[in-house]
Amino acid sequence: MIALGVNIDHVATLRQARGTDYPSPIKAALVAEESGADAITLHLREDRRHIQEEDVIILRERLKTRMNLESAVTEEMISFACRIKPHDICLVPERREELTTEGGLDVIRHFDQVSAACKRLTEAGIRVSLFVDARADQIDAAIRVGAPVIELHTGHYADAATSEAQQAELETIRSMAAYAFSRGLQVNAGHSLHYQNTTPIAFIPEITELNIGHAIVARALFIGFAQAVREMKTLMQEARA
Ligand SMILES: CC(=O)[C@@H](O)[C@H](O)COP(=O)(O)O
Ligand SMILES: NCC(=O)COP(=O)(O)O
Repeated sequence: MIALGVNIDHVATLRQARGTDYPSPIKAALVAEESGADAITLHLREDRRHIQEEDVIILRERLKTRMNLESAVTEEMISFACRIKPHDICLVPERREELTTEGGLDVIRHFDQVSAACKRLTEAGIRVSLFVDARADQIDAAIRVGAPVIELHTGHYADAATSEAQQAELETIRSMAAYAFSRGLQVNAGHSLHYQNTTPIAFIPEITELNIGHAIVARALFIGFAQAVREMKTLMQEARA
């Protein structure tokens, strides 16, 4: 069984486009849970381009599965997370001008900052995941800072220019998932996964959970959110069958 974390960021993107109170990310999260989501992922960005603090506060009380809060490693976000106490937090890199996440967290370069954040969050009872590129040195650093979970960045795989390049990225993800799993980490994966590229990632036996959002929200425009979630969950389970 491989778990699906549904990222609801881009339901909030549509809401923020006009500053209305619809579509509701809260409603989307509850529908996703009813449709097979094992967790709800939401990224509280520093620029609040989509998810707002209020969304996190409300959902923390309403979710029946798990909240996986994504955030940058900043004092503001770590303090907020320690107050809200999501089940999981995934620490991600952020650049204000980025269109979306561009790569994994550089745990090596920001070792002391990430280590201190991991300690604070763990002491607050929150399970810490680090969003990293599929590289052994970053995985080793994640272990050294005490994170029990990593999320492998699948963006380079998803955005590969040729099928050969995509196959090479897939092999890297496969080998790094096995590397991390053999060293005691829970291995998740995500970013830019969709209905045509998820199966090979879901097939990797060491991967416990996929976090997928943009593609589900996009498909929901045509078939509804419940069906879009169900289809992705089914696709993932079939990959493991
Ligand atoms: C870390 C990651 O890949 C996503 O979970 C992240 O939320 C992407 O950022 P946007 O949702 O703002 O595109
Ligand atoms: N961490 C990846 C995630 O939560 C969803 O990313 P995407 O599917 O919106 O690209």
